[in-house]
Amino acid sequence: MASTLRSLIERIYPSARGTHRVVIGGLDYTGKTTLLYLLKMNELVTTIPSIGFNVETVDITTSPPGNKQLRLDMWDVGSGCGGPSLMIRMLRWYLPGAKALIWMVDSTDVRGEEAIKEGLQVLLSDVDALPEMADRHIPILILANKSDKPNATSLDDIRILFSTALRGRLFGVFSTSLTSTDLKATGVQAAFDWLFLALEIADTTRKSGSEPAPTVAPAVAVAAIPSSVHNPRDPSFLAKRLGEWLQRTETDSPPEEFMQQFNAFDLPSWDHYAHIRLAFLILVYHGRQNGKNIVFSGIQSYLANNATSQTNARKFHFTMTYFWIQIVHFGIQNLPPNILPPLGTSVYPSTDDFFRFLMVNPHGAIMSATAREEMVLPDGKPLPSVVARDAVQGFGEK
Ligand SMILES: Nc1nc2c(ncn2[C@@H]2O[C@H](COP(=O)(O)OP(=O)(O)OP(=O)(O)O)[C@@H](O)[C@H]2O)c(=O)[nH]1
Ligand SMILES: [Mg+2]
Repeated sequence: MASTLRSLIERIYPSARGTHRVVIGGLDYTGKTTLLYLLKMNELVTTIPSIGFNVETVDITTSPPGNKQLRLDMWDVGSGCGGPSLMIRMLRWYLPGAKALIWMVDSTDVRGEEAIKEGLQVLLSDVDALPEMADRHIPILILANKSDKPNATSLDDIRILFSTALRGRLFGVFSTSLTSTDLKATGVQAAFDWLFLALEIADTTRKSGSEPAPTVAPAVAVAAIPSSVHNPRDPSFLAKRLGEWLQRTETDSPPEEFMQQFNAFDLPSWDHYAHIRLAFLILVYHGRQNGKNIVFSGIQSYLANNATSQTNARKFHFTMTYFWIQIVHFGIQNLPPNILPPLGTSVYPSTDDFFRFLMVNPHGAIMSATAREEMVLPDGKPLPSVVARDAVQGFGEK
């Protein structure tokens, strides 16, 4: 039944080339139709509860300097006041074939969201299983709407509400207030800047990838610790790791040689330490904007050409690589000025100070509560939040 309806919908409303089909779901009265017509007509329309669906093609321009055009076929799915289970059933018809899901939340009334989370999870794993989704997740943009209201739940609490259910998925949570036609002021612009990036990432991301397996050099003591006692979130584990990395910087090859080994696909090891050092050297040497592209292409070449199976035939994982770049970039940004190497000056820096800073500054910027929150984003919160904060600004320069 669902698939017949779906193909009928697709026949009647085919998406034009270059247009992404996006579904807007969410509980009743959350602002789905208001959002659709704000984007379509740049007006705040008076709505009535939607029965069935509204569909419009909307053009959105991303923020400068990117100014990219995004054309979306947006499906506002109404459940006719039918409640959470009907909304999930409706989405089952519309979501397959969609490039993204926008989930609207009424920030002043999040009780219903608890009830729907499980249904959403099941729905999304069904969507994941579709052949056209074989190697990617659908991006999910959560809009914490009506943030203008005094009793609105905080954005962080809404993020926490969804983070477990959507763990491992490409999702972003943004606060919106559809009370003016200025998209920037409503928060809609930032959210769609993220969506643009997420659609790009979804095109290149593989579901099955994971971070590179540590192939730790024998001299490193961590290899002797049984894996069952590793808890990467445990501060003592992290401190121990950093200590070992710092020791390695003392005996490791100078940066130029390290980079030559990388370019010859023959590093002494291919582990977390090597990744951090690599990202650090490249981001400092080339600056972040060019550096990130060089890290991407360099790692892909390394994986393709490393002859000693050091990489365990791992596939390139765009999102995870982006994550590493962001973490290292965050570390560089927080280096005290007296040890911050000159950026983008085509000089490879020493990594010692970077690791030493991570090591000896446990209560400073990188290990502060804020930083730690940022550092655990990929587990506790989804990666796109990290991407959005920093990368969206510059994506026009890609
Ligand atoms: N204060 C405030 N009101 C909003 C906001 N967004 C939407 N509304 C109002 O919320 C009400 C419901 O908005 P709709 O767009 O009809 O919501 P919907 O999700 O389409 O509702 P259904 O079609 O019934 O599922 C309307 O009165 C809107 O004017 C917002 O950000 N702030
Ligand atoms: Mg509606």
